[in-house]
Amino acid sequence: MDPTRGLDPDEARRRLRQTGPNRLAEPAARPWWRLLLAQFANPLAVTLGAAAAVAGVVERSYREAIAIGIALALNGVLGFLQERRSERAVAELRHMLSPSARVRRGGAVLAVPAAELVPGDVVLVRAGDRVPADGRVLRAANLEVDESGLTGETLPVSKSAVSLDGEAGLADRTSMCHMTSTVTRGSGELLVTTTGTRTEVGKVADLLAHTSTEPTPLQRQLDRLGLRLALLAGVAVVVVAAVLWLAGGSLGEVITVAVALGVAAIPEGLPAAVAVTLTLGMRKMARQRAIVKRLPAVETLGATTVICTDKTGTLTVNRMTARSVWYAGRGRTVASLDGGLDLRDLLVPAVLCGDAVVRDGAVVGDPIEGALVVLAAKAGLDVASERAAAPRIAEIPFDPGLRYMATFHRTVAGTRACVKGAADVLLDLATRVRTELGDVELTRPVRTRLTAEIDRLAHRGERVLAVAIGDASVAPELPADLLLLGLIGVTDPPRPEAADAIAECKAAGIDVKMITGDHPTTATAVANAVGIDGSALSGTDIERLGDESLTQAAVFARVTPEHKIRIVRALRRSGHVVAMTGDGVNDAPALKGADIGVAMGRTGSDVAKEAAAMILTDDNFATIVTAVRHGRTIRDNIVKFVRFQVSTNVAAILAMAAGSVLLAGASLMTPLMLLWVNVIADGPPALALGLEPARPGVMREPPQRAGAQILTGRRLGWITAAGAVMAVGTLAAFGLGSPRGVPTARTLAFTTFVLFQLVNLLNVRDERGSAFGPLLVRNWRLWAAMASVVVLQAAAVHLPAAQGLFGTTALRPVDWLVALAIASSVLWLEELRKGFLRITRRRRTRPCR
Ligand SMILES: Nc1ncnc2c1ncn2[C@@H]1O[C@H](COP(=O)(O)OP(=O)(O)OP(=O)(O)O)[C@@H](O)[C@H]1O
Repeated sequence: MDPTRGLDPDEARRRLRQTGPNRLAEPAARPWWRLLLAQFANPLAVTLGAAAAVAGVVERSYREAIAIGIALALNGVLGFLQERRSERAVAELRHMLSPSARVRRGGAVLAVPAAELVPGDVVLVRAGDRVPADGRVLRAANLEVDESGLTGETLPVSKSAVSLDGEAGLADRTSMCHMTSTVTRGSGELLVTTTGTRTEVGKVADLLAHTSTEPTPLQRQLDRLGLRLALLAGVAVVVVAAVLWLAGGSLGEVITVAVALGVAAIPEGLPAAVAVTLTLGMRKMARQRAIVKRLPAVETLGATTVICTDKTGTLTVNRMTARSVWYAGRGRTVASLDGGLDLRDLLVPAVLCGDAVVRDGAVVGDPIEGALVVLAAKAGLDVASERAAAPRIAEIPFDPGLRYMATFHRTVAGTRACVKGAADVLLDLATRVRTELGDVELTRPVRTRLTAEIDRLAHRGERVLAVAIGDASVAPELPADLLLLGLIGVTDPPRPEAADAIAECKAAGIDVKMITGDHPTTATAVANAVGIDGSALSGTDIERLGDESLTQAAVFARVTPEHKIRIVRALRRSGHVVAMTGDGVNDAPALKGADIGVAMGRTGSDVAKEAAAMILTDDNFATIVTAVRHGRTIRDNIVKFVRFQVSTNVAAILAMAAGSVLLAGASLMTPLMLLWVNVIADGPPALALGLEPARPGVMREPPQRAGAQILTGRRLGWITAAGAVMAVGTLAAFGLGSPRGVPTARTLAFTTFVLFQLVNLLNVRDERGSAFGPLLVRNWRLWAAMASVVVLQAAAVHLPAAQGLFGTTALRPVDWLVALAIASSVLWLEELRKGFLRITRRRRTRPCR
């Protein structure tokens, strides 16, 4: 095989069939039947099973036993379907995260999924890449690799194409690169030797087979809450059972009522509903181009108080265009170029020092270099033939730490170095400059003049590059005598959506800080253009200033990865929840140090993507804001169904406990009615609540504290109050129906309770705003869930078969109206409370004169 052409695509396909995909062993997916069985291994299912057994064996009430069995099965199947949905969502995410590799096949460089690599492929790697398979180094330019995961060696190891004789230990194989190590510097080409489970890491068993399934802080909170409610329910169960027993109920009766009450009073569906809401939320975010890698990050996102963002490509479109040129003492705009070749001496070195090409009108390669190639073509240069005429023999690749790059070319006169980079950096490195008077020493006055010129362009938001040349005696070493040829100002317009997204953050109480490697003046101009106020601190300021000044500044320029870590630490120490973006090889520590590390999906390195908690597939700042909105909405929705479920649970406990005392042992509702309330009447609406759209005010409120309690004392108070109203109403309905006998009274109480739940659903959608706000008509799922519950309830009341089962009797239309009227009380009372809250709030926030 010719390494400059790589494998033939057909041959690669044939080998792939032979060797199998280049993947490490994944944890085997659970078969569906085990997932289904798992639904029945929980306290609810066991209790229901016990209840069915008691009903069937002790009571000999087979119909009841079958009905409980059906409830049990329904609950299990619903859980199974939900969990399958979230498993699929997670699998979909994993698929989106699967890495790709650049490989030479049939003479062209292609990006293919890393899983499709085969032995014999030629893979191109560069700084920031993860090595996709084991391979022998064919070519290396300053190639250094971090193999710590494999060998424990923490320092990067230099790699070269020289092969060692004999068998070397893993750590000494300097001509081999291994799967999962990362390239920390330089670039190179590898000839793949082994793939998948046959690689060195593949042999170290399932090193990577872990995906975190740790419960999120919210889930832990809800677990604790569930435990407390269960204790409360336990007490209620004991009270009700004791009263029934004393009133002469049979053992079987007492047990079934106790079990049904236990089921109705414990919010056992809550943790599952939270998990489903979080994973489905994750999928929705992924579809909107924000891939969240870990579940807890969804919650943290909602609590974000400051977003630190890159500039290039995130706030700007990353489409660079050369706008101004300063050459031989003369500044001009690109628009005024006349096509003459008087810029040839500046532009030839500028394009020699770069690899971007223009193909079919589009730039392939680095956008800055693309801008230079386009400019050169506009000025009449034939870039390809210029590059062919001066072959490159060595290079110093661009490094954000150096802020320049250099290439070395063989010419008739010897070795010529072409350098391009940040203007202020090259101004420091250069010794001479080309002016209208020819090439002169860079004396102090000349420097001042150039600095003023750089500033003038930077003020307009242009990124100022300088081009320099020199004669190199040793390549690749920067010559001591560098001649600065001229300056080129490049613009990169802000993304059209950036300003709106920043305004949204401001309204939501989230600070936005811009952190860039660019020049302070350029950074300030671009920041101000998108609505981030203030002027830039530079890298040296960051080193000098204390935490307080750092947390207050909004724009940081000439920042190194170390500065990013410093900024993240200062912000976190002052109590902020920090989202930080990054794309480079050295950004990983800052990304890990932030609460939410955000990596760029398009331009980001594998290393950054691995360290991040979230990946933006469109590299767009606005997507971070969308993700924050989702994070807040998800938390909001979780609060909604916690309020919904817990008020139902409290109502059930209060109504049944009070009922058993008031009715001297007669039960307010039959066990099956309670099961119905719990399994049928509140399952679908609770799920629909989890999928509610964002509340209109959700981005106009300050961020929630991370880890803030969902059930604060005040909220619990209102939930209990709503529960009490529901309990009293249900008892009243029973009282109204009782002259017509116990079955009618029970049916009326049962129906009222179910309607109470539906009405309360409207209450919990907005904690402060009226239920009749703009949200009312949104979320058809909720209305569909409510409608289906009403239809099912009518069936439970009116169908003869159901009547036999539940002990219901047919209600008159007016009974339904009475039930609805009673049930609506919880809505009017909540509306009153919210109205009152709004008035006092407005009074409190009215400005004093
Ligand atoms: N390909 C390149 N060749 C030479 N110099 C470059 C190149 N790309 C960028 N520079 C210079 O290096 C400086 C820093 O670039 P760098 O890529 O680190 O900034 P950046 O990270 O793109 O900015 P941001 O942090 O906003 O994304 C730029 O201001 C520019 O002057």
